[in-house]
Amino acid sequence: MSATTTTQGAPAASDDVRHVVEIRDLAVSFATDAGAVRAVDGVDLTVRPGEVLAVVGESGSGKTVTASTILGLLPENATTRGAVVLSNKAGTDEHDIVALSPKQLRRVRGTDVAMVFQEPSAALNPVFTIGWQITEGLRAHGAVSAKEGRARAVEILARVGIPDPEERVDHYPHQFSGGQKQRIIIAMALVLDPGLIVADEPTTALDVTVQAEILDLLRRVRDEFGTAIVLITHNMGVVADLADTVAVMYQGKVVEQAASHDLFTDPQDDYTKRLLGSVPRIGEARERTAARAAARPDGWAEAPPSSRREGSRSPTRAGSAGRGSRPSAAWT
Ligand SMILES: Nc1ncnc2c1ncn2[C@@H]1O[C@H](COP(=O)(O)OP(=O)(O)OP(=O)(O)O)[C@@H](O)[C@H]1O
Repeated sequence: MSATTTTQGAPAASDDVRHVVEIRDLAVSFATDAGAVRAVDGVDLTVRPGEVLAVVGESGSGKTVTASTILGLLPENATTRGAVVLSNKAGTDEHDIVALSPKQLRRVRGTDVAMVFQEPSAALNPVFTIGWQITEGLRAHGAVSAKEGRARAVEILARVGIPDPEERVDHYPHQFSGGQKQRIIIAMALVLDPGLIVADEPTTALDVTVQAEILDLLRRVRDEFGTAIVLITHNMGVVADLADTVAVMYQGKVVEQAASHDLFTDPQDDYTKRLLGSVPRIGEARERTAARAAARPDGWAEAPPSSRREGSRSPTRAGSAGRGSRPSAAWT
């Protein structure tokens, strides 16, 4: 596997470009009973203000561990090397997360960087109103009166698309749908106006239609709040939809970081090519089926594997073939 490839158009690490986060030669290993597990191995990554960086790669490649490092959320059995330099939104202050004490980390979390988790129900406390939970960050980071906190919670709920926020602010998590809960989690992340949000598979637990709404909301967060987003995902459709740049991880390393368009049209690294090659495309499925049908005298083609039922041998008519297969990550 080659070293990190930075395709033309991708942000290159340089002193004259401001970054909300700059990860330099990050290595993370875990002490386990079976020995040391090297999860991240010499990662360099940069995110500019207002940029959406998608981190992709197979399971276990180190995406979540890298993201957790940005928030200083690694467990006690972790050993870290390298630097994770996080700037505040104004660009007037920066910290190396790896070198901060737990107390300093608590101060940076929320104000400079916040997290959106995969499972919104697990991230909300069922016994507190959502207004209370949204203003928790405000209370932890400075003196705001109850009245100011409530007003801020109502405002932020309206901005993330919760209807009747004046009334809903006093409701409990179980009174909201899954998609609304994820909006509330995003409101919690935004309440202190951080420069960076780390979102780990933020739409995976949601219905497909709701996923699209949450992606729209994240796009608005970037555009209206100017917040940069590190988005961890397995879904290349989400990447194509939202990401400005993409980092591809493989066995604890970033093998390629490129502008999203460049990565899809001209991937440089072999693993990236294999990853993109595994994504089904509607057009390609139709072309393959049509080619198979053309090769047969009776004009029938076998259904593509994704639409073939276990044990079914019935052929699919050329032209309608592929309609039954719904590639979840069709990005063309
Ligand atoms: N607390 C831990 N102790 C030991 N090993 C760990 C710990 N956390 C993560 N790992 C290991 O680190 C490696 C990277 O894990 P990580 O969760 O970052 O992968 P990932 O790319 O996010 O995978 P997925 O897409 O499945 O979430 C894996 O081998 C994992 O088993």
